[in-house]
Amino acid sequence: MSAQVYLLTGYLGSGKTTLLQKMLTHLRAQDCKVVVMMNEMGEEDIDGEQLQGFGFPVKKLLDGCICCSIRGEMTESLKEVITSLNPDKILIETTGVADPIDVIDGLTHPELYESIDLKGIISVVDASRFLELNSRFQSTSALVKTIRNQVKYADLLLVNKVDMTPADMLEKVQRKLSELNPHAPVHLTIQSDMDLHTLLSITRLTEHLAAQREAVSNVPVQKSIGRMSPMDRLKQSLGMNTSMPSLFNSIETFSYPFTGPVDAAKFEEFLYSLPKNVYRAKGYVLFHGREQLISFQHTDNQVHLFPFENHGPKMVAVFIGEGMNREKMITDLQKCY
Ligand SMILES: Nc1nc2c(ncn2[C@@H]2O[C@H](COP(=O)(O)OP(=O)(O)OP(=O)(O)O)[C@@H](O)[C@H]2O)c(=O)[nH]1
Repeated sequence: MSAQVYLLTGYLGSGKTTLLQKMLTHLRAQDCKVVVMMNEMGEEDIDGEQLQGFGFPVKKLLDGCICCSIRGEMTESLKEVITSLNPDKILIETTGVADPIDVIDGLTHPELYESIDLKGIISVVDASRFLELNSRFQSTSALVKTIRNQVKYADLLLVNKVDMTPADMLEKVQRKLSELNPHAPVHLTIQSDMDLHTLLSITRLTEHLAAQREAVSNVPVQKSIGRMSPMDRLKQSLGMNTSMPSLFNSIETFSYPFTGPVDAAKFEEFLYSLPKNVYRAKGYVLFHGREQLISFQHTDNQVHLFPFENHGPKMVAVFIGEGMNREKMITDLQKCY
C-alpha cells in the first residue's frame, strides 16, 4: 500500500509547525504509523526539536531547501523511510522558501511514484503579512513567484493569524488568494486551528478539476465560458485549445509504465516536442538494441539521457504539468515502440 503524503507549505513564520503539531496530536490518538519529514534551511534544526515529544519518527533534512539544493536527499530519505518504516502517512514540512512545483518534482521520482499517494498540498498563509510580502518584492522576483506558487498550487489554504489581521485587510487577502487560486477551500484560522478530520481528508484539486474538465467539454460552449478570457472564448468557439487558466490551474502528475523497449530517436523526439504545460518528465526506459537501462530527464525543453548502471528500477515515465493532455501524450508514447 502506498503512503499518504501531506505537503505543508507556506512562507516563513506563517504557522506550518503550529499546524504540524496539531496534526500530530490528532494522529497520535489514532492507530496510525506516521513519519514527519522536516526541512530547515540552516544547520540547526529548530522546529524539529518541538516535534520530538509526539512519539513519531522525525526525519530531518537540514542545511538546504528540499526544493533545490537537497532535492535528491529528500528523494533518498523518502525511499529509506518507505522501505524501513512502511508508514501510513508522511507529513512533510517544507522551508518557507520552497516552491511546491520543485518539491513535487522531488516527490515524483520514478522509483517512488507507486509508493506515494500525494493527498494534498496544504498552504498556510500569514494573513497579517501576505499583502506586504506580495508587494514588497518585485513581482518578477523568484521569491514572489514562490510565495504565489505556494498559494496557486495549494489544495487547501489556511489563512492563519486572523487574530493579527484587521478585517479590511483580511478581505483584501482573501480576494488576492482567490485570484491566485479560485478552487482551493479556504479556512480562516488562529494558531492554525481547523477541523483535522477535514484537513486529513483532503484530496488533490486536480482530481476534481479533471472531472470538471470532462463536464465542461460535454456542455454547450455558452455554459462554460463564464470564467474564460475573451481570447479563450474565441479559441473555444473556433474549436481550438484554450489555456483556461482559472479553470484548470493546478499542478498534476501521472505515470506511464513502458511495456517494452522503445525506439531511441522517436522517444527523444517525443520528449523534445512535449508542450510547455508539461514542466517535467523523467524516468527509466530501455531502447531497442541496447541492454542498458537509460535514465531520462526533461525540463524546459532540455533533454538529458544517460545510461543507468542499476537495473533495479522499473521502466516508467513520470510527467508533471498543468492541464496536460494525457490521452495525446500516451498515444504519442505508444508510437515510440
Ligand atoms: N498571533 C498569532 N501567532 C501565531 C499564529 N499561528 C502561529 N503563530 C506564531 O507564529 C510563530 C511562527 O509559527 P510557526 O508555526 O513556527 O511558523 P512556521 O511556518 O513553521 O515558521 P518557519 O518554520 O520559520 O517557516 C510562532 O511563534 C507561533 O506561535 C496565529 O494564528 N496568531
